[in-house]
Parts: sequence; C-alpha cells; structure tokens
Amino acid sequence: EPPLEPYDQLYDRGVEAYYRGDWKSVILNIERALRNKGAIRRARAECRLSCANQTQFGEPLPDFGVPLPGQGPVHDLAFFDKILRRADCLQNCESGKLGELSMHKVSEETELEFQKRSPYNYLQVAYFKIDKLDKAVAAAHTFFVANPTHMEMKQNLEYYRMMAGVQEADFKDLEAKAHMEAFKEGVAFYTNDEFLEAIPHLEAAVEEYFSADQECRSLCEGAYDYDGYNYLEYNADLFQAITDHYTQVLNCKQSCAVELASRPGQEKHIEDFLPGHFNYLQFAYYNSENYEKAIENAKTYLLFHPRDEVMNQNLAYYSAVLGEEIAANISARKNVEVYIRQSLLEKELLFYAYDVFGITFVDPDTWTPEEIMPQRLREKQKAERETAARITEEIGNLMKEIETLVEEKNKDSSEMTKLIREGGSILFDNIVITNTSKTLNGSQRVVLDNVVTEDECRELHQLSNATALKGDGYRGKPSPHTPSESFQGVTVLKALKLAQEGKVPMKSAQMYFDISEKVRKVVESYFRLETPLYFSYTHLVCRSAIAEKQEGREDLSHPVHVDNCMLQSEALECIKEPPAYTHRDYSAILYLNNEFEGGEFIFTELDAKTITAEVSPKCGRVVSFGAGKENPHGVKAVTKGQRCAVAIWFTLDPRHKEKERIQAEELLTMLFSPVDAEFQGTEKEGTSLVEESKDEIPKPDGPGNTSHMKTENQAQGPDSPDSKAAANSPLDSKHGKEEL
Ligand SMILES: O=C(O)CCC(=O)C(=O)O
Ligand SMILES: [Fe+3]
Repeated sequence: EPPLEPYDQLYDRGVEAYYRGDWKSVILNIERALRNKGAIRRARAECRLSCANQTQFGEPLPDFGVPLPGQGPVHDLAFFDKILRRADCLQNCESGKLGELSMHKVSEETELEFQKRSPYNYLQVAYFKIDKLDKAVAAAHTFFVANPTHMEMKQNLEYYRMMAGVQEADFKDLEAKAHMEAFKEGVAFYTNDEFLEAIPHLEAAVEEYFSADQECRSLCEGAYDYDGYNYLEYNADLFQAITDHYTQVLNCKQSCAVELASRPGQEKHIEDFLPGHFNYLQFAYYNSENYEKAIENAKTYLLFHPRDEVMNQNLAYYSAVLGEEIAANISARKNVEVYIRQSLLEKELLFYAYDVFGITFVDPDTWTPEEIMPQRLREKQKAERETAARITEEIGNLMKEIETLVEEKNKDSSEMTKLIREGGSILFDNIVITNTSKTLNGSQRVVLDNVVTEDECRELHQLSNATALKGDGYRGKPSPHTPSESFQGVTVLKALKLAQEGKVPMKSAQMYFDISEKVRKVVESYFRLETPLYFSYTHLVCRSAIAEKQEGREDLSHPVHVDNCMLQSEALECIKEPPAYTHRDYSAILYLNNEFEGGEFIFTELDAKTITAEVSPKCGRVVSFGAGKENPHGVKAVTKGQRCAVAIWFTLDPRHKEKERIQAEELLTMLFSPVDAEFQGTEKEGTSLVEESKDEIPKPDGPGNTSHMKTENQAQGPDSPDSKAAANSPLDSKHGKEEL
C-alpha cells in the first residue's frame, strides 16, 4: 500500500485538477482524500479504544500493607504512570497505523469543506464528464442531502432523474450513518403499523448507536483547542491545564448525544433521540405480543424518564398481562444503565467545573435529573432565569402598551380615511346615492337606488323561480334560518349550466352574470378601493313566507350576524375565525322586489339588538357595506309573499376569488365564441361541458392510523397502553416523521 498522504493535500490537488478539466485526476485525488479521511478517523478511534483497554485505571495499587505516611505521592505516581503508558500506547498504535500522517494537522477550512460535503460536488461533475452516471448520481445525492437548499444540485438531480439508465437505487447517500439509517427504516415500518418488521431495524439502530457513540467519544480525546484563550498568554499550572483540557474532552463527549441525533442538512437534531428508541421498541414489541421485551424496553425508557406517566402506565399494563412476578424479574438493558451512569458522572464533573472555573457546560440531554447540578449553580441559574423572565415580562408589557397606542392611532386614522374615502364615483348616471354611512349611523355603509331596471328585476325574479322549479324542487327548501319561511337560491354558475341545458333562458342567466359584475364595479368605485374587489360568492336568493306558519311569529328572517366573523353578541365580540368566511371584505345586496310584507334589512350594534338603521327592499336598490364587525345586520321576518335579492360577497384577496366565478366566465367565453357556439349545437344531450364542482364528491378517506392495532383488553379502560403510547411516542411529538 502506498504511504498515506494528508487528505487536505489530496483534496487541493483534486480541486486544481478540476479547474484544468482533468476529470480522471479529480476523481483519483478526491476519492483518495475521502478514503484517507475515513482511515484516519477509524485508526484514531481504534487506537484510543484499544489503548484505553490496555491501560485502564482502577487496578489495585502496590500493597504497602498498613497505611504509611507519604502514601499519597505514591498514588499520584501510579496515576501518572498510567497516563504515560496510555500516551505511549497511543503513539505506537497511531504511528503504526498512520505513519507520519498521525502528526499532520488539517486546516479548519478544509475540515469545514469536508463537513459541508463539498468534495462530492467536484466528484459529481467529474463522474458526469466521464460518463459514470451511477457514481455521478450518488455523489450529487450525497452532496444534496447535506445542502438541501442548493438550487443547482437540485436541478442536476432532476436532470439525472430523467436520464435513461439512471435508477432510483443510484440515489445513495455515501456518507449515511448506519445508526440513523437503521432508525429511519425502523420508524418507517413503525409508522406503517408494521411492528414486527420495525423491530430488527430499531434493535440494529440501538446497537449502531452505541458503537457510533463509542467512536464519537474516542475522537473527542484530541488536541486542546485554545479557542478563546490567547495562546501565548495561557499559562495554566499542571492541574489547571489538565482540568482545562479534560473538561473540554468531556464537553465534547457529552455533545455526542447531539451529534448522533443530527441529520445532515437539517438544523435541529432529534430531541430525546436515544430514549426515543426504547419508546418505539416497547410499543413495537407490545404490538407483536412480546411482553417480556415490551417490559424490558419500557423499563429501559424509564431509566431516562422515571416519572413518565404514560410509560409507567404501559409498564403496569404489560406487567398485569404477563404476571407481576415474571415482570419484576425482567430488568432494563444493562448497557443503557452503564451509559446513563457514566454520562451522569461526566455531567457532575462538568457542572462542577462550570460552578468553580466558569467553564460553560450546556447539558444536551432532556432526561438529566435536577440533583445532578450543584445546589449553588442551580440557585445561580434560577436567579438568572428569574431576572431574565422579569425583564422579558417588562419588555412585553411595554411592547403591548406601544402596540395599543399605535393600534389606536391607526384605527383613528384608518377610520378617518375610510370615512373620507367612501363616497367615490358610482360610475352610472342613473344610479343615485340614497343613504351613506352618515345617514345610516355607521361606517362603510351605503344604499344606492336604480342600479337595475324594473325589467331586469322581473327577469331575475323569474330566473330564481324557474331554477327553483328545475333544480331544488318546487317551493324551494325550508329556510335554514327560520321554520316560517322557505328559501331558494341559485349561483351564477348553476344558472348558466341550467341555461346550457335549455332549462332556463340563457339571456336571463347571462343577465345575472352581467348585473353582478355591474354591482361589483360600483361597490369597488364607491368605496374607493385601491386594489380590485373579487367575487367571493354570488347568490340569487328568494325567501317566501309559509302562510300557515306566521302566527305569533317573533323571529327574524335572517338573524343578526356579521359576514366575516362569528358574532358573539353577549360578549360584544366578533371572532374572525373559521367557520366564518373570514376573507370576505365587502357585501352587497341587490333587491329585486317589494311585493311582500316585512323583510326589512337592519343594521344593529354588536349587541345584535340595537337597530342603528333600516333599509326597505325594492327593485333596483342596493345596500352595500364592509363585511366586518362594524356592520352586524339581519333581515326582519317575511310574513307574506316572496322577497328576492342577489346577495354578493366580495374579497380583496385574490387567493379567495370564487372558483365558480372563474368557471362561469370560462363557460360564457366558450358558449359565445363562434366555434364553440356551433359545437354546442351538437351537444344534444345537454350534458354539461363544465365538470361538476369537485366539492360535491365526498373527499377520500384513509384508514385510521391506529385502528387495526392491537386493541384486546381495551375495555379495561385507562390502562390500555396503545392509544396513549402512540400519542406519546416520538412520532406524534413535534419531531414528526417528515423531518427524518
Ligand atoms: O337579504 C338580505 O337583505 C341580507 C342577507 C344577508 O345578510 C346574508 O345572507 O348574509
Ligand atoms: Fe349578511
């Protein structure tokens, strides 16, 4: 084998070759750099592990029989004897495996390049140039995993995906970590309720985790990092120097828990990662009816979180099923117990160093018992946290005050501008403004007359009755608002479709479309809106009194409400949340007739009682208003006859533009473009050319995700672990599977 070359030099040579276009040399050097880096890492880890085994502390000291004065220094010597032997062992081992390379220090920049997986970016191009597609794809994928926002690589991958000869299996992550892969596979099966299949992967994940942890920890025993110290001024004595270096090593070892729970290209690591394995496992074993193993893993999980309620319940349940006695004899995993004990000792030392020397330690684990932190440090941190909380609260209060001040100012000015603003042109000469916000005792209100003619009113009224006849049944449906009235409604699209089928006059349907557009323009202009107003919903509605149900009637035809929020009149509040149509910004109602009794439109206060203005419907009259809480409104009972109106709601948000409106526009264009008009003539059946609204087909429904899990004994009630454990398993916590 050729002597190992430092990988930073190999890498530099590869990059140089890249700019010469010497692809073979790029591949040769960079592949070798990657291999060397791996070899160094492995050699270091192996040597540190084997030397630790060879020169363990804790062997009995030379026996002096009775304690002698002066035995202390002998103990010290025995300790440092071990240290020297360990150093000797390491030197021999490493130079044996790595030769001169063992002394070579790689620059931080190169280290970072490798961390970012940049070598694979060069490799990807070089392989592509020499037509090694499978390798190019793997290199590209490997790079992209760690750089998911890299646009060019994303495009490359899309390009590769379309190329002939490229297979799905080529998209390999060449730097994937065995423990994470096994975990992901296990969780994938688990998520599919394939528990039996999940188990071997999760077990492998645990095993791989511990070997990765061992390697990670051994790699922490490197050189002292003077970061933060002035190199030249650092003059610690023997024990301070040992302390500084050793705490750094311990800090690094502790952070292995984070390192192992991290995924390339993702900022956040998986929280509570190692304990999570045993949570998955206990539930997977339970669902595979292996109660012994379920108990073992539940107990192992409890080593980390002894007070976890769900897990304690699970354990109680498993124990009851299996028999308390057998259960009591099953213990948690030994290696995990050892791991925890060691980790806690490390934490204690680190907290000690934190407390005394101020060497910062941030505990990466969520399961550390509180007692591990020294009392004094705990109090210090508590005090600091309290101060921070107080400051945060004070700042919060201040911000709130400022916010309300600003809000009030904005409200004043926006109300002012709104007031000044309404009153724009009404675009058509014959339309008249009958009432404004001022005369209607509110804001964002207007009543206009002569918006449409008597003929138009009559035609739309007939359209409503014709569609009701053809569509929903003879007298319309019972009103959703009152038992004393019936109610019929038709949208623009429905009217056009019925017209297309020859069931109502096309001219009327088109008039309905045109008139609603006219109202939209007028409202947009009158309220001087700076951005376009879009249709949100259009409905031609007639309410008819049911003669035999009028006696003693006290309800309204349409209870007082606000169009874009849920009115809570007792609380004098309006909540702008679904199911309210929160995106509605303006409403307009065009009345078509007055041949009925009652049916006055009313504006009220937020209490839904105090009437502030009343509008009597008549043909051609439009009442229009802001759809928000400033305008609660309703309709008084229609006690005789039929009251018809076109109700239109508008939105300023183009994303909520009515889908039906767009379809209606398309249908009209199609019907009245010459070619299509002819084409329509051949559609004798009258089948609709426009797809039925998708909303009318019930949405697909999937199987419940836990419905077929083991449910035996569920009748026993609260002890059943399945649903609760599932709810508490890491899957459903904030680190969902999509992050994996
Ligand atoms: O028909 C009316 O006068 C008002 C109807 C209304 O407010 C509504 O449907 O939201
Ligand atoms: Fe309304």
